[in-house]
Amino acid sequence: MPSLAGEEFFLPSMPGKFKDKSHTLHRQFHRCFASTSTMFLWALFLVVLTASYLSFQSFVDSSSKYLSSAWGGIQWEKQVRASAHIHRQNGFSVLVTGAAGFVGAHVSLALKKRGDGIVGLDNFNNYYDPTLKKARQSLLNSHNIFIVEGDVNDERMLAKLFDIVAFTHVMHLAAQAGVRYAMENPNSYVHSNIAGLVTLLEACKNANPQPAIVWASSSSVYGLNEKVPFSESDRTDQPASLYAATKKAGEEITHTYNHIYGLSITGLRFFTVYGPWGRPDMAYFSFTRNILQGKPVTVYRGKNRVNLARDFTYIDDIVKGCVASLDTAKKSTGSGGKKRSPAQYRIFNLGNKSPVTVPMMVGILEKHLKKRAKKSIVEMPGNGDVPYTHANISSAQTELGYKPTTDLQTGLKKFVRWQDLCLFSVNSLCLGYSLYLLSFLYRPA
Ligand SMILES: O=C(O)[C@H]1O[C@H](OP(=O)(O)OP(=O)(O)OC[C@H]2O[C@@H](n3ccc(=O)[nH]c3=O)[C@H](O)[C@@H]2O)[C@H](O)[C@@H](O)[C@H]1O
Repeated sequence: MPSLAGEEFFLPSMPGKFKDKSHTLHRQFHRCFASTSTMFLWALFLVVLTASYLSFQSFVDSSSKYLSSAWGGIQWEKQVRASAHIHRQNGFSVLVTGAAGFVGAHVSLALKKRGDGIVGLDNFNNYYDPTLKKARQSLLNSHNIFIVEGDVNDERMLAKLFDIVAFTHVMHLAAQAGVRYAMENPNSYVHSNIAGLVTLLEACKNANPQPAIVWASSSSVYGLNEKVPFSESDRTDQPASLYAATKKAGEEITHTYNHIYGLSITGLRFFTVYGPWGRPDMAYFSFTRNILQGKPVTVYRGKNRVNLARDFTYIDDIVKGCVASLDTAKKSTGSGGKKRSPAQYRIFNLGNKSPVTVPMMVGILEKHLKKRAKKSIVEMPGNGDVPYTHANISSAQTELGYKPTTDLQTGLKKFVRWQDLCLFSVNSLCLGYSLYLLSFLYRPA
């Protein structure tokens, strides 16, 4: 029996056919190195081998750097293209900035569902817990929407995106939100709402074709106005917060780009938008959390003990207004940095036409949560708040067919139901995983 390890195992069964070449090879090797010219050839071969190895290494290094950056690379471009793919006749390809944000996520889904191509953009900053933004991202991913991780101030990245996709529209929702936080971090408002806006407009102006732009302004531009309801033609020159001032500046800046470069612009003044997947920094959201945890809620009150009021607007109504704005937006008229003819410039209030006081909002939450709130009523601090907001929406009604249908009772009920699902999964699982799970369980209609 031949041993497996033994040399004989490898010998052919028919002697004579197999020639043991080891001696011959040995001889050839010696003969080869014995000649100087072949030695020179071997040396040359080794030098070439080493050089190719080194250049291959540097290629691998540089391409892995390229691939591991937040944007760029073949795979990234593929994802962008696939996400921008249009699935309906005469559909749009829309760049949605702030796509992992509250309004951005909802608008992206609505557009994708009807067959438009969407590319999201978000910097996932930590103004509030980015876990919620990541959960919204999972929700969008499950609908084949890719969110580019990047900042609107990154002009190279924006140029690259416009290079890859001929966007027909830009839905610009990325912003530093929050009225009171502006006193803590004023520069973040300048960074996102002014510098970021200009960088984005530059990219849109340079793009060929130029996209039509719809962007989020704010009800806060009405500032300390006393005339109600607020109409688009009312004065907007007395902002009460830096947030409001940067949104007002945005309206002036977009007007300039419309005037000089022919960009088609629609600015939407949102009125205190709320609903499922909302922003945890907003009062209705933080009050819900506090009521459930038995903690007090601080209710601000205006001068002469007057209750503050807001024209709370439900997210689904806002989404309809955004989509209608895209649908009615005319094309930009510029190219190569020059305007060919005047372009469309519009501003609309997107509100609910029916302000509700903050104590009434707390009352509705108490009813839906089946729990009393511990209210601490304090004078409104001078931190940028305005006493009330109330939208005149006749322009949006006429030109966009905008018609809000959800009152605060109904809207907060839907929010509380979503919050219940959140809490249920958070209590049973870890926060990140449960929000991720929630993105599959709770999908907006
Ligand atoms: O329409 C907008 O343009 C803005 O809407 C939203 O701002 P606001 O209307 O101020 O919403 P929000 O903070 O929920 O306070 C609601 C009410 O609760 C009162 N409020 C607030 C906090 C608190 O602790 N106590 C309190 O009484 C408070 O005084 C107010 O009366 C967006 O956040 C903002 O990004 C912007 O989009």
